[in-house]
Amino acid sequence: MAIARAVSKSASIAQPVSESAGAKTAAAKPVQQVTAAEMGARQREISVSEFFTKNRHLLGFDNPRKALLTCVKEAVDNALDACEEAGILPEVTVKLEVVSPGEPVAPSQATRFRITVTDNGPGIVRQHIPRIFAKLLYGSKFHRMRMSRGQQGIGISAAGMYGQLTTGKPVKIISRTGPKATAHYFEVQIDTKKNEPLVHENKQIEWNQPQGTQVAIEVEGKYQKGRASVDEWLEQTSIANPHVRLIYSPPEGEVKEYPRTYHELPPSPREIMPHPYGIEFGMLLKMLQDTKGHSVSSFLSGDFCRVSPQLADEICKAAKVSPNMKPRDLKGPAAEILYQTIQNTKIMAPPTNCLSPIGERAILSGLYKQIKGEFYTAVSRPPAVYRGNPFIIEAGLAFGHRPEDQTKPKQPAMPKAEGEDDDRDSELARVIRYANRVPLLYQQSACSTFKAVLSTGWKNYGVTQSRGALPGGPMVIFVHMASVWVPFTSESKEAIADYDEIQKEITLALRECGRRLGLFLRRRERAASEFRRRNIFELYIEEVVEACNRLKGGTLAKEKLKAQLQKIATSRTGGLKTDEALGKTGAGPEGLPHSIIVTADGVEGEVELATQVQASVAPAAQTAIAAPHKADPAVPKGKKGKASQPAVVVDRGATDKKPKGKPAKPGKKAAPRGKK
Ligand SMILES: Nc1ncnc2c1ncn2[C@@H]1O[C@H](COP(=O)(O)OP(=O)(O)OP(=O)(O)O)[C@@H](O)[C@H]1O
Repeated sequence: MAIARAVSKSASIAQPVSESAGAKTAAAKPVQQVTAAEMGARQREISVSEFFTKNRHLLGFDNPRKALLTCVKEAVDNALDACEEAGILPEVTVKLEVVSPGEPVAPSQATRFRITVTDNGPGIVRQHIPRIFAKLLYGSKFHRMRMSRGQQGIGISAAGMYGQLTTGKPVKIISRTGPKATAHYFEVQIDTKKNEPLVHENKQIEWNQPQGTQVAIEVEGKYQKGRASVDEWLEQTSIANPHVRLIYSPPEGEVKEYPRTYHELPPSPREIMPHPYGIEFGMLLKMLQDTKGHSVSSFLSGDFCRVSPQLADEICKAAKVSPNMKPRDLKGPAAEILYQTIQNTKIMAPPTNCLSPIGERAILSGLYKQIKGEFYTAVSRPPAVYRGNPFIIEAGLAFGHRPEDQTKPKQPAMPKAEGEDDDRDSELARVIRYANRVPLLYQQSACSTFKAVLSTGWKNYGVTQSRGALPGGPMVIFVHMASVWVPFTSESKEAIADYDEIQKEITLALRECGRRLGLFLRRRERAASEFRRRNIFELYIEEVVEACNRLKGGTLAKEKLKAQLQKIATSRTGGLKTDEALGKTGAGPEGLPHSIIVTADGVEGEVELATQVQASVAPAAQTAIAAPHKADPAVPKGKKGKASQPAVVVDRGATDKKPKGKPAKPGKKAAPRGKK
């Protein structure tokens, strides 16, 4: 009975559909039922390549302009990682060429490009080449805890897959592992159904490079300069990687060279074990199953960093677990108690040698070279941990306009990246974001760094800010996260996820930058008004001296009185502090040491830093930034007090020729930029 009712109900539902289709015979047919067995027969495995072919936007290939950048980025990141790991100072060439089978087309109109990236790295062992370039999720970095640009094992093969999808062309690779080894040439494509490589060509060739790797990918793309372009990405890469020599051959115009300005590799980050803090329970269970340790105690001390055998025994005792128990036998509630005990035990912070931060001094000089401003500062936070992963946050700030730029007409606006605000962009601060020295140019508003900038109360530091908006004014805010594992919001590695620990560290770094900016602005404002007052006094001193002289019948020591009155005027208008705040003494303002002051006569203060920056700006790369990657010799290790805070101040209009305070060393005075 119930079945009959159900059938008649389904028929009545089917009726209007078939009627609207105009097929009366179809109305009589029962709705086709699919059985579980039939549904079961349709189930099949989806290979990772098939998945990402359909979802290529997840890997950063959602539009042709961005796809071009993603391909360059993946190849350059790999080149830099490989060189650094092998202890070689990187020399990377990036070539972008228009591919047009018929008539030549202008780069701005072209839709197809060949990207060729060549490095002087260690090369790749022949057997691994097909899988590195034509198998998703194959790489050397995923399973280790060590800071590197790449981490997922998907980047370069995804770029190759995008090329294959849009142009049908294979990835072409040349690799040589040393001067005595032969160079190998490969052409590979992905069998997307199996996520396995298809080798079309594999031969030995003559190659004029003693060692290294060259990758060439043909892709559908769009070349446009400006924000979020390949050009901007390479420029920003050179800020954070001053040890790299980067040669860029764009599809039009001259070859650009971003010279190496620091001739030592950044300290090589060490591989470490995970830190026990923040590790998830499920992860602990998996580690207990996979460990090579024979006892719980040796598992704890061997598979985690900062857990000594003694501490491991203490944890076991507190969790009431036998230290000699086999790790695989530890399950259920006992494992849960062990987990809680670990989280409640005081364990030393993770070592920092697994990280290679850029450093305050390098950030400072990078900003100074790239951005023409008045005030620069940089902060490196001490290491912290999220989910067992150590990380360091660094922030920097460049504020204001150069005195010489204030009268110049405005430059035409740069082309905008997707989703970028057109109208208000020029009035608001600009945020430049990095993860493990790689510039992040997309998905700004999804990024933890950007959210932290928005939630910082910039008004407290004398900068305008509307509710929920970026601070106003000519300001560039720099944020870098260095970590053994950067938690990106997606596989395209464009934005950092919003972990509380990370947000907190970014906010603290930004607040310190803001505090210093506020100090600078307040002092400058006060000093400027005192200076105006002093000028008014000085205007009348001459008159007063003459009047007094007349009263005394011309017998007065005029010069003496004039000097005395000038002394009074100076002391009543802030004295030396006014001069310092306006950058007229040659020393940085108090509380903001390590300063650079640009006057009409040259650069004073942190002359050494400014001179290095100026010397490194090759004519062909005026806009490139490279900074000495060196620990600040003036910053004692671990001491981040007021005296060690690096800041650069550029005076708006100081013309003092004889600095009264700490003078710049003779012969070290550098001409201001743009005056050379
Ligand atoms: N130019 C190169 N020189 C030496 N090894 C390379 C080079 N390019 C790639 N590799 C090797 O190939 C592996 C896979 O690279 P791929 O870009 O796919 O992933 P990844 O860099 O490990 O991580 P991600 O997906 O985050 O970029 C790397 O881990 C590295 O070992």
